[in-house]
Amino acid sequence: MCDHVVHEQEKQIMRQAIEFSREKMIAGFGGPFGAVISRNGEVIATGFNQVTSANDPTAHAEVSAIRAACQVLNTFDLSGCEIYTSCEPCPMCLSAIYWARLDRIYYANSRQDAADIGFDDAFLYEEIAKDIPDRQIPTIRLLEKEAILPFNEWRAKPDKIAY
Ligand SMILES: Nc1nc2[nH]cnc2c(=O)[nH]1
Repeated sequence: MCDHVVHEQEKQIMRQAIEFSREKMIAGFGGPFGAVISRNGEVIATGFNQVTSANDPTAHAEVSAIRAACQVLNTFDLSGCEIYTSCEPCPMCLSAIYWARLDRIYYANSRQDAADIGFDDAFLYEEIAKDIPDRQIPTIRLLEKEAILPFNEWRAKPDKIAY
C-alpha cells in the first residue's frame, strides 16, 4: 500500500480532471470521465471520454490523455509524469498507463462507483482474472507455430526500439 500525504496541488489537478469529466459529459462527448497528465506539478495534457462522439470504444479519458501527452512530449514513454483520473482506470486504461510508464496514478471515483452508474469497469477486472475458457468472449488459439516466427525475428533484430 501507498501511505501518501495528499497535497493541495494534487487536489487542484484532480479538480481539473473532475471538471473535465462533468463539462465534456454535459456537452455530449461521452461518459463522465476526465483525466490530466502532469509533470512536476505542470499540466502536460488533458483527456476526456469521447467513446460515443468519436465512435471509438478505446477513447476513454485516460487513453485520450496519454495520446495527447505523448504528442506534446513527442515520446511513447511518459516516465516522470503522473496521471489524475476522475475514476479508477479500467483494465484497458490501467494497461495503457503501465505501457506509457507513468510514475503514479491518482483517482477519485472507484470502479464500484462506475458500476453503480452502468459501466463495466468492475466486471472487466473480474473477467480478466478468469481463466481464458471461463471468459464471456470465446477466445480461440490458432496458428501459434506460424505466429512465433516474427517474435523470434524481433528477439534477434539488432536495431529494434524496445518499449
Ligand atoms: N476510468 C474510466 N472508466 C471508464 N469506463 C468507461 N469509460 C471510462 C473512462 O473513460 N475512464
